[in-house]
Amino acid sequence: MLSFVPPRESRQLTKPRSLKCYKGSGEDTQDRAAGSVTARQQPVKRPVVVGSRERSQRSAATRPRSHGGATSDPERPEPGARRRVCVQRGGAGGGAGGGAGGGAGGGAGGWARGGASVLEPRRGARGGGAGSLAGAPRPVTFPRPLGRSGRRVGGGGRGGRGGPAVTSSPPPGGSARSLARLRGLGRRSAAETAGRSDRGTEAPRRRRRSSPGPAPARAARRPPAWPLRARGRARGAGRAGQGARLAHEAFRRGARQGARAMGGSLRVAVLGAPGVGKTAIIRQFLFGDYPERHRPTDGPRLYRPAVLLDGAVYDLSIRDGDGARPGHNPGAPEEWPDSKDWSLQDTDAFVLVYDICSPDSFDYVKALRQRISETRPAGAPEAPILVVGNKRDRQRLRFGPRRALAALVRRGWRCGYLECSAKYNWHVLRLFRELLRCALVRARPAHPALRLQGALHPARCSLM
Ligand SMILES: Nc1nc2c(ncn2[C@@H]2O[C@H](COP(=O)(O)OP(=O)(O)OP(=O)(O)O)[C@@H](O)[C@H]2O)c(=O)[nH]1
Repeated sequence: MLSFVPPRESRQLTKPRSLKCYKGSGEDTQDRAAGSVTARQQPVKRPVVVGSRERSQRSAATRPRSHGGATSDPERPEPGARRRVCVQRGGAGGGAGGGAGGGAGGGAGGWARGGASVLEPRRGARGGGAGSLAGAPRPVTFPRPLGRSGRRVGGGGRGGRGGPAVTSSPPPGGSARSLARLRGLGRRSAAETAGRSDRGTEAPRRRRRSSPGPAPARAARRPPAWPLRARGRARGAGRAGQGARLAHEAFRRGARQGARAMGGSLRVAVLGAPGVGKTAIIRQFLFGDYPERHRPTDGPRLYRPAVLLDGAVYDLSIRDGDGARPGHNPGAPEEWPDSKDWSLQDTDAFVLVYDICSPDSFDYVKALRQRISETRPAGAPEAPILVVGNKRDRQRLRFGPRRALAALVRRGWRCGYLECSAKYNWHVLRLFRELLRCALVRARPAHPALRLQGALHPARCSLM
């Protein structure tokens, strides 16, 4: 396909196309707030043609560079190229990495696609400070990448919310791997792309996702996207004490019936001292909300969601055990007023929560665990116990090193160990997923060899 390439003078007439992109983009407001000249008032100097598929498949040697505020050869569009006007608001000086306003981002800014064909600086991106916003809009070429299917990798509209912003040039803070995630092109191609276009730019540091902090709060607003998903409230959860057997029967039934079969019911008790965050964990898991204020749970509460785990739906009963009063015996029958319906012995899996800043809450968990193992009837299937250190976001105030606590719990108590932050929804989903998997594995009749192994290690917990 051939495309019309207007001569240099006539290309300036494409200004109205570029102006379209500013409608409702919110960037004007930013400009006005900064007291600078709005982009709308600035003339678009050089509209350019964004490369098409053929263009993006050219070799790296001939490929124009498309970052650092430099236009990438807008003069020579490829045959078949679609005309696409992109406006960059990099540094005021343009040219070399955004010049005065570019900052660490090298003027490339954080490019998020705000409309169908227009790239706009991502809000809050590095290199997009007031200086850069004050600069006149400058057209650049951003060949959009191709997906494996040959279609353009795109999306990320709606101002970049609800998913990673699709960038057409390497994000300033992006490493090759993060670029691969964004583009879906695989590590190699992304590395190539990054190597090609990141040259000469300094990659700013990115927040690591492996620790809780303000960033995971973003995730808290999103619905969980893992295999295990809360599916609202379910009806009956089966009879007391039959959870493990039902789970096994349902598992076999599910294998025959295919995915999304009813997996059975499981009873999970979330226990711990008052104020450690039991309710917060449950509510974060089920509803994605978080109680800022501590309202003591008066009496045990029961939640009955249905969850999808490994292709089967399970009726889950989650018991939010109220924290015992001071001086109470943890796990004592008084804490289970409706024990005729569901007692400690009938529970299929336990989550024992403590506050990583409170040594007392850890002692409480220790006593609880002791009580559980004492009250477990002989011959009953062993219920997995997961000890959870909550409030990980308050890491600096913790009373003991994580490694020591984890080693004690795993080796000494033979329980699983995990730390989470209900506040930031960090590891909450993982907590339930691992726990349920472990409970289901235990409910399954083991292979004779494994049974022998279990006999040799009766208290072994394979969780974590
Ligand atoms: N910083 C921080 N605070 C948390 C976290 N989880 C819970 N909290 C706070 O801890 C307090 C107690 O939370 P709850 O979930 O009500 O605690 P609980 O264990 O259910 O308390 P009881 O119902 O009395 O047993 C609340 O003020 C929460 O905001 C967390 O992960 N981080």
